[in-house]
Amino acid sequence: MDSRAKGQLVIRDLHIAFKQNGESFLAVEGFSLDVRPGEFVSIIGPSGCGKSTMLNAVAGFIRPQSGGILIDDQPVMGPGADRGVVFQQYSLFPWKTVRENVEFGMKMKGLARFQRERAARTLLGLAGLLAFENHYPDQLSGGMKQRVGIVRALATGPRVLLMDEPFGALDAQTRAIMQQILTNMMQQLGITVLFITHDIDEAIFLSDRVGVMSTRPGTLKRMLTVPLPRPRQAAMTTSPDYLQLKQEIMVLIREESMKAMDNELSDGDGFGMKVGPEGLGALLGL
Ligand SMILES: Nc1ncnc2c1ncn2[C@@H]1O[C@H](COP(=O)(O)OP(=O)(O)OP(=O)(O)O)[C@@H](O)[C@H]1O
Repeated sequence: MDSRAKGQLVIRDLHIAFKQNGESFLAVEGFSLDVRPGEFVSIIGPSGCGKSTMLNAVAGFIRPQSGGILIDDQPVMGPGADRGVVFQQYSLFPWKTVRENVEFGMKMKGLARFQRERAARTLLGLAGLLAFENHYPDQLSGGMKQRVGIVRALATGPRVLLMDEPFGALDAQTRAIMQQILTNMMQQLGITVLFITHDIDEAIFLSDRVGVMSTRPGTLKRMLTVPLPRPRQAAMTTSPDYLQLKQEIMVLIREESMKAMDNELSDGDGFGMKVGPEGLGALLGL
């Protein structure tokens, strides 16, 4: 890899519009963010505020109407190997083993077999999956599949890892384990991460900074620094600093969610309906 390639991500004044029912509407408006090389930044915000849209633009899947995205000063013009992407749904090849899945991208890049094998086994080891290298995806739990997905995204050597609710489909215990594994991995690899989540605890536990988005059209409302040392440990989640930050983020998201709800209420025409004094039974003719 280019030794100057550090993984600095700059997003400048992003505007993204979609067409719905023939009309154009803004999903993201004036979103700007600077992520330092090796930094872990989470973005959190009310449902539908444009988090995935913003991430998809950074991934190069969506072209913004205006604004710029730069990775190490190079403008993003489409998808590229400088960014790895992990979504909520696993996208593994079911007919390939775990190691073959991880090696796939490296093979495409023309890496020699011994290099592929060494890199894949090291990364699988970091993710606690080495014992499963010859298993097929359908022999793995959801958490393991997602770990393979993360390792596969890392295996091509991206400068920035983009993660959109990667643990959203997992149960709470598995999720906590995944967070611990991810934070340990990222501490060793020092890669830049932009992480989308709905979960405030997850955002704080993993991140150096947490960005809270406004309601749609989404922009960055506040950026908060996480005052916790690394390596992160579960015991930190009861510290006063942690709880204060959690409270602050909760208030910000609540404010924005209420605004989103107000917008929905004023758009809709059914919310003023009244049920008669006889209640549900009478309404249903029972
Ligand atoms: N391809 C598309 N075409 C039209 N509208 C879209 C498209 N993708 C997203 N939208 C709309 O843009 C807005 C932002 O969607 P987005 O998925 O980015 O929000 P989000 O913050 O990630 O939501 P959630 O937290 O619920 O996942 C929503 O109103 C959504 O319906």
